[in-house]
Amino acid sequence: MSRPNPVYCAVDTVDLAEAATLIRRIAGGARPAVGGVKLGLEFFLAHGAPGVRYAFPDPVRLTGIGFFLDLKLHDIPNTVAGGIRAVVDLAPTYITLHAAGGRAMMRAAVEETGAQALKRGLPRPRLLGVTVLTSLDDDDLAATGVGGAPSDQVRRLALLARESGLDGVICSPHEIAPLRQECGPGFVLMVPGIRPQGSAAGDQKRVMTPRQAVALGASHLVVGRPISQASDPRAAAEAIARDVGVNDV
Ligand SMILES: O=C(O)c1cc(=O)[nH]c(=O)n1[C@@H]1O[C@H](COP(=O)(O)O)[C@@H](O)[C@H]1O
Repeated sequence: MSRPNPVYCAVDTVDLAEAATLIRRIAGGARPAVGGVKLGLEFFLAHGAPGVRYAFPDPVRLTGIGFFLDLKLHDIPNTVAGGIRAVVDLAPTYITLHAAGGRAMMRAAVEETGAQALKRGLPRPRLLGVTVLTSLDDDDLAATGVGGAPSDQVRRLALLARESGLDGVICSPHEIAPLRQECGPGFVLMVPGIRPQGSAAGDQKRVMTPRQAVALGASHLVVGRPISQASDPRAAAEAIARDVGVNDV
């Protein structure tokens, strides 16, 4: 039996045509090779909402593909609520904000997301807290003034995010198992730092293979360069999906 495709491909480029082509190749057609697409800072700062509508048009979205708008919001509560208000019309499945922004900021985001979605008759986007970036190791984190292991800080921020009403968090593969146990089965664990066997880690420091991450309890995987930089992105995405038990790609 197949399972829902947990793979979200990170489309990290400022090239509008390149983004549109990649999305069409991996997410278009009767059998998309990914469960969703992630557009983030690079793309959104360059092209904004019109760029999203162009690169990720309705015919692709209507196949049921998820849309992860990764803006990593981090500001005072009123400003973050304003940011949410500005993007709800794009009907993202997921929006990110930094859990380090604190309880009041996260609660303001939750309230605004619910209110705006209701007002516009759209499904409520789910909010995910960024914990400790997967590019940081112990020394990097210590240099920001946070002592202890990254896993302790991830746990602290994940619990704060859950208590503030967020739907889940972004965490490295190494924190999946304890968070799954502590936060329960319904909490979204969106996991970047994923590298299929043999692919380069690049700037990621806490990595794991797709199969290991899913076995530990990741609900979704964020995979960028191993798909986008592959000579055949669709084949690369399909291989990852099959490796984690998705048969119908
Ligand atoms: O929020 C994210 O998606 C994210 C959080 C994090 O801690 N680490 C991380 O790599 N990401 C994103 O995940 C993607 C990883 O891309 P690759 O390293 O190319 O697979 C990038 O778009 C990052 O912005």
